[in-house]
Amino acid sequence: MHPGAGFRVRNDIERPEPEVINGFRGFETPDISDLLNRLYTMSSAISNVTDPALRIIGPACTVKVFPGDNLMVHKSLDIARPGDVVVVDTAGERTTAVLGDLVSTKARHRGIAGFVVDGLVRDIGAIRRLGDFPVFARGITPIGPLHRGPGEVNYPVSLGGIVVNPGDLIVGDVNGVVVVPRELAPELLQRLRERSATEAEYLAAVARGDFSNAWVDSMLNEAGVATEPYRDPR
Ligand SMILES: O=C([O-])CC(=O)C(=O)O
Ligand SMILES: [Mg+2]
Repeated sequence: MHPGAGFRVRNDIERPEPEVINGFRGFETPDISDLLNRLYTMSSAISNVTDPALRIIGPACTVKVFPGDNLMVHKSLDIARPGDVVVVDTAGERTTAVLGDLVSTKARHRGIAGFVVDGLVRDIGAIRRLGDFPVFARGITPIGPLHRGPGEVNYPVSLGGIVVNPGDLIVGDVNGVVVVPRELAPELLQRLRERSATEAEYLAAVARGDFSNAWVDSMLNEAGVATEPYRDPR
């Protein structure tokens, strides 16, 4: 076998600063997705298959596998640093699980934050019983992987329609998974913080019933639609 494309492993990657990563813990994926102008959000087919209450946040250790193989997923356990999210691109594999409870338990021992898999996983009961280890995937099957390669660790991959570069920040919650390009993370966090104060005021006003939809009429009127203003029917 000739090593090269399809058999490459990179150890050193750049990650966002720890305070930037921690800062994102205060925000949910819809807010992050909004500030990325709705781009950089993975397909909704990839969701939390463990406990939906478990969130996942961390820099991406990227893995590409040959469909149905997971040799490089096993290798990623030696490459990822504590706090990393291992993301696995299976090229749309729909038959074979690429990881299960063994890989998950080993990953948890190494301090890995969890997995995001564009593909299938298995042993889901045992992974759930770990209690605090989030796995996001397209689905579940009992069929297990081979362990031969080829595959790559820490080269660019694609999951759910989104390119993920090693060290990009992955944020997943009950709403889905967003990819924050590493170089945009500090500035995006600053804008999230700036917006959250005004957003909190607005949400509190809405909760009190203190809101108006007059802006909708303005839009409709601009489009030439005649509208009646809202009147409380009570
Ligand atoms: O052993 C594997 O490679 C896949 C698996 O079932 C596990 O991680 O438990
Ligand atoms: Mg297993």
